[in-house]
Amino acid sequence: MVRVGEILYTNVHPFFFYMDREALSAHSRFIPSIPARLNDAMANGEIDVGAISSFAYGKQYEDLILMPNLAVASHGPVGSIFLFSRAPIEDLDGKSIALTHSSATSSHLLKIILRRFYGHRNIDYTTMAPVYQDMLENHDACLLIGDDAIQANWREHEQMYVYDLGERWYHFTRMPMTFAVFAMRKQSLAEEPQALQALHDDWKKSEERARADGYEELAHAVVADHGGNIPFWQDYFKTLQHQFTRVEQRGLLHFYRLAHEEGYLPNHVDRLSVWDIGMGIHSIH
Ligand SMILES: C=C(O[C@@H]1C=C(C(=O)O)C=C[C@H]1O)C(=O)O
Repeated sequence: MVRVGEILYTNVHPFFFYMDREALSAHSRFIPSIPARLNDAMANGEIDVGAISSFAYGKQYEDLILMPNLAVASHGPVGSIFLFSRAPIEDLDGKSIALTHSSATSSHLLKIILRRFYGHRNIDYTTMAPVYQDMLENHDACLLIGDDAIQANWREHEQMYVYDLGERWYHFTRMPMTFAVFAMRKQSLAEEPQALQALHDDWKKSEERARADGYEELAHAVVADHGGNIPFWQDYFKTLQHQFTRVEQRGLLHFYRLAHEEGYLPNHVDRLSVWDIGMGIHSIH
């Protein structure tokens, strides 16, 4: 039985929407949660495969293999990772920021952006539950991701400065940012290659079908659960990149370089180990 981590956010829906869960249930059990919890579950060996924060792969890259061509990335604005701030971003040095406890990638991305690109060295960070009002009660700004960020952006941000971290990253690096990767444990790949291939193929097929449909059917389903309107969700999915090609990989390796230089990752992750299905493992530098 393969234990599969399923991120609870809409941003991964294209992979899951058309999956044949009944056929997959013969060998797979789905475990839905927020990214930070799935990152821990992967590190502790409680899941075998699934989408995790790209930062979590960087922490554990020696034990993990990446699934080919699956990711949650953006080339510019991502639409669901926002810093909501009372002050302009240029003025945040010496201030305090509340970070959602759901994230690993975006929280470090924010720190990197503020240190490297704005030169802010004195920010006080607190990690807490993603509740907008609570986060801003005692802090000058807050970082939300996923559906929490989308909902807060709809509801709350009057009088606030709102920054999209995908956009800020692109502005300074001209590179895409990869927020989530699909990773599996080396040991699970050795034990269950066929089940993992079936999962990979279903994720890829689902994503391709959703994209070919212009995300219309998927957007209908999301409106029913989350509100908003159909064009909003279609645009959201079209803005996100769900492929993991050379250009996303280079952007991710650059993120790992900066994360190491700033002391957030103990090792310099200078390669990605990607499964070349049927062929072995490919090292990408
Ligand atoms: C695009 C997003 O990416 C998510 C951000 C993550 C993180 O910050 O650790 C993890 C998984 C991704 O699904 C989002 O949350 O909106």
